[in-house]
Amino acid sequence: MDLTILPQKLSGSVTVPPSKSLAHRAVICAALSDGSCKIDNIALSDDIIATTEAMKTFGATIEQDGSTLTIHGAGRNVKRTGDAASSEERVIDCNESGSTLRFIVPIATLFAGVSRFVGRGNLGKRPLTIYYDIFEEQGISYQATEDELNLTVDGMLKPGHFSFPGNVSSQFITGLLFTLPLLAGDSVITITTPLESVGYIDLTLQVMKDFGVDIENQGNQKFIIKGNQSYHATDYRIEGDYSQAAFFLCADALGNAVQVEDLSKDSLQGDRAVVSILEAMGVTFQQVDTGMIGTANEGLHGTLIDAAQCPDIIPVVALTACLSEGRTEIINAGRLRIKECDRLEATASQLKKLGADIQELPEGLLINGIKSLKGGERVWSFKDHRIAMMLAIAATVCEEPITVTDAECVSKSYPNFWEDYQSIGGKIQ
Ligand SMILES: O=C(O)C1=C[C@@H](OP(=O)(O)O)[C@@H](O)[C@H](O)C1
Ligand SMILES: C=C(OP(=O)(O)O)C(=O)O
Repeated sequence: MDLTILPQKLSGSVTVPPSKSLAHRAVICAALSDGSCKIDNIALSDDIIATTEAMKTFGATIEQDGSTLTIHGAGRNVKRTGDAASSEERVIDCNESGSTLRFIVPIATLFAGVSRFVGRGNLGKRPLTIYYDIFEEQGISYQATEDELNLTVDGMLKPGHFSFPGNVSSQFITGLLFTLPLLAGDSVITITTPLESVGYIDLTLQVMKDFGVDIENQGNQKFIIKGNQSYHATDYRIEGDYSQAAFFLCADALGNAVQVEDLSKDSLQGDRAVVSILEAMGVTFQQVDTGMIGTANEGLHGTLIDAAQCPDIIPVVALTACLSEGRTEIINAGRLRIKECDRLEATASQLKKLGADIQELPEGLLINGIKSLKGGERVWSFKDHRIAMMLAIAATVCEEPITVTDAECVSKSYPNFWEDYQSIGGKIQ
């Protein structure tokens, strides 16, 4: 789908969708419990559908009533020890969701049978070697193909000592944290280099605790995990998503007038960093009930931005920097190259097309602010939801209309994005 977007300012209020990261976690914990849980404020984006469908293959049942899911967990089917051998094969379609894949690969070893993971887009190219190394060490058999995801895993994870670097993806740690407490013995995870995306580990531990599973976190370097624990059925409401709020908070900073609703002040979401980044660029925020609105009276100015803990908000923060006076350097952003696309290349190449002064670095971006973007071009989302949404916000600060190609990819995380965009005055031809 190609969308031509006119250079029109946005004005109004947007309630952001529920946090995708928290939704994955709550669905997984509920589906691993032994009872019934109501998960409220769910949005069935492509990624969350991948996770709900995956958890059904283990025996969880899930009923939907509007934005509430009732999940009857499959905890009774979990094998804590011994042999889970069975010739039965389940197919888990992760679509393009890295979270679904990395969270559920270890979980699958808790259930009898062989698990085959398939997916699309860039998913087959995103790293999994941390798991392959563990499988080899533990004698778990697996088969993987290159490029296109087609991974079979046959065997049970055993408790023990796991050790790997903290800068490939925090999603491996989350996957193991979900799984290890259910095994019959205790485990330890040691992270051998500084942990990036710490906020996502905080979210994992928070949701697990809400479902009655405790882990000791020793300074994000060591995780001490008692075995023989169980997920307790509980009801859970998913809070609003800061990574999606980032698009509208940045839009607001760029001269649109958008109030963003359903943002928890005490959220552990790492992408809440968008607020402090924009403050450092000259925005003052005002809290209005559950919402937030910003003003940048003195104009925006460039700054140094560390992407290590908040990779997902970088494309739209980079756009904001393109229109902020002076120089911005985005550092520690190497991991953006192994997301749905190479987000450093996509951000730099498409914003450059629109007239920005932006340069790609091996692990970051270098930006010199200019007054406005020319636009008048066809730009490509790279089939990546966060690039498509960033370009939609860019259209509001362009002089000429732009056409965004492959714009439907927003459904990965925010199926109603284009409706919400138009509801606050975005003009799509
Ligand atoms: O755990 C999560 O929910 C996520 C972790 C992050 O990945 P990395 O840890 O690979 O950076 C983030 O980019 C992704 O969108 C969601
Ligand atoms: C990278 C993302 O998700 P995932 O890793 O789950 O595919 C994202 O939502 O930007």
